[in-house]
Amino acid sequence: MCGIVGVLSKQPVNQLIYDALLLLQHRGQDAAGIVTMQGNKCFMHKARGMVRDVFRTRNMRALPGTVGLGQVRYPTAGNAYNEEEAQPFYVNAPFGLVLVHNGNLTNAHALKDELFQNDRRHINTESDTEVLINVLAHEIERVARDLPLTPDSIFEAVRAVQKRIKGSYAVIALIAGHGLLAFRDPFGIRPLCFGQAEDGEFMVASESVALEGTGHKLVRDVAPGEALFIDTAGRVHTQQCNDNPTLNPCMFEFVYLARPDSVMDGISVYQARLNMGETLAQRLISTMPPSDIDVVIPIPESSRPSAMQLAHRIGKPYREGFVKNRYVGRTFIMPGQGARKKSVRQKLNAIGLEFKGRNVLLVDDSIVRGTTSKEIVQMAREAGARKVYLASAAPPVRYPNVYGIDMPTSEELIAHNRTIEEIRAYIGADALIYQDVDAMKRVVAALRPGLNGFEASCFDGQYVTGDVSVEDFATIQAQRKSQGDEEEDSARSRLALQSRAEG
Ligand SMILES: O=P(O)(O)OC[C@H]1O[C@H](OP(=O)(O)OP(=O)(O)O)[C@H](O)[C@@H]1O
Ligand SMILES: NC(=O)CC[C@H](N)C(=O)O
Ligand SMILES: [Mg+2]
Repeated sequence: MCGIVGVLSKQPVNQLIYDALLLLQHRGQDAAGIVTMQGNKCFMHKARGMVRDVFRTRNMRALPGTVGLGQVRYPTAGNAYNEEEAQPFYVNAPFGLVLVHNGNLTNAHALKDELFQNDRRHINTESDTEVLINVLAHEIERVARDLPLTPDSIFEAVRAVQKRIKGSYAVIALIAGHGLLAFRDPFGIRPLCFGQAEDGEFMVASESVALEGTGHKLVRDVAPGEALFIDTAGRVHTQQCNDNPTLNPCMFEFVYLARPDSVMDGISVYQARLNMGETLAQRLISTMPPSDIDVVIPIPESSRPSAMQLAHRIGKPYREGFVKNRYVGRTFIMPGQGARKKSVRQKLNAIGLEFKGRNVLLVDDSIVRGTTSKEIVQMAREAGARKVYLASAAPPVRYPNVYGIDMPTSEELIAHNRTIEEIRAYIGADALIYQDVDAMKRVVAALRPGLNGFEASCFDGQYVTGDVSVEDFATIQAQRKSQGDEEEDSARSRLALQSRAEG
């Protein structure tokens, strides 16, 4: 998951895109970038780091224009430390294209060869987004050769792109001199919505919170397989570019990735989390007597709504036992296991009096690598808890994800090839209760009649696109593993420098 935004306005858009990126920061912490267009000229600034660090006043001043794009990156291909892979990406032909992408192409490696052999295009990074922009450029070139570029020809190009690329993608692009293009994969795995301000200013973004927080009213989600083109005069053109679109949004967005105040595909993320808490409570009641629990404590941040609802349902007090350092980012999306581990203790601190002599039920939204749970259970014990129980609002994460969440290998997942009892022992909890997969799907689907299902592969091992071959898995895993090792090395040397500076 990354956060993407695109704006077409009559006013300068640099500050607006910056503000929207701040609202999407939770979706990517490793790099940020903005591109604006004035006339046919592009202005771009992108670098590693969080939005606040990447854009200084001088960078903002150098982004003129009334149309633009932005992205915050959480890499799922390539490397967090490679600045060239930060987005947006730019190609100069045809017309001049810039593009931002949330998602992951499962056939990027094959396309890279195909682009070189057949389309005579060179890809210079390990980023699947660079592949994507080149496929789009090639298809626009093909449909518009010797002809003026019309909305219909753009949609024809998107149709062709959708036939070539596999995996998940929410995309926003600018075509110099023509307008803003957005499209979403035919399964609607990654989110994308759009809205307008009162003066007609148009915004497309990953989450509705980016629209609301910048004074735009959500119009609707981009439908799976649909493309949207807003020309420079502000006229909106839309077309379905896929023959078999179905809506299967990523379940992990509702579990963890998205902000709770967003509404995605008609589902309130907050309500989804409350519902997960409700069904987790039912599961808990059937597993252990709630009378053994003195207090329910969330593991901040994302588990709060589920923990609150669970506590309400079992009739136990809900207390804040951990304080979160708001200046440490989300640990799960940090590159490198060393950095993630160190950050849990930097990020969360226990309040002793909520734990002393009590049987506590800690609730997290999910347990992925087990980094957080293992540390937190130990911290609860150190704070004097008598018994430490742990409940996860999501089911065990047992399978790799290839659609935009960076967990490409099963080995890194704590629940892979382990029984619940083995996981409990590893984490060191006195009891461990997991959400049930079907119950979770049922209570979230209940919020959106007509939904085809969810992309929930990390929980159920079913890959909705149905076309990820054994070779694709192997290639993605090998590539991520080698990049992961590089990231681990860089993270380790950063930590070493940091400790040397501290001590
Ligand atoms: O089992 P793990 O590999 O540790 O991953 C799961 C944890 O990571 C996430 O928290 P994170 O700190 O990223 O963000 P949050 O503040 O939104 O909860 C998630 O909410 C879990 O707490
Ligand atoms: N998480 C994402 O959406 C990542 C986008 C793209 N695959 C990248 O690595 O930059
Ligand atoms: Mg968390």
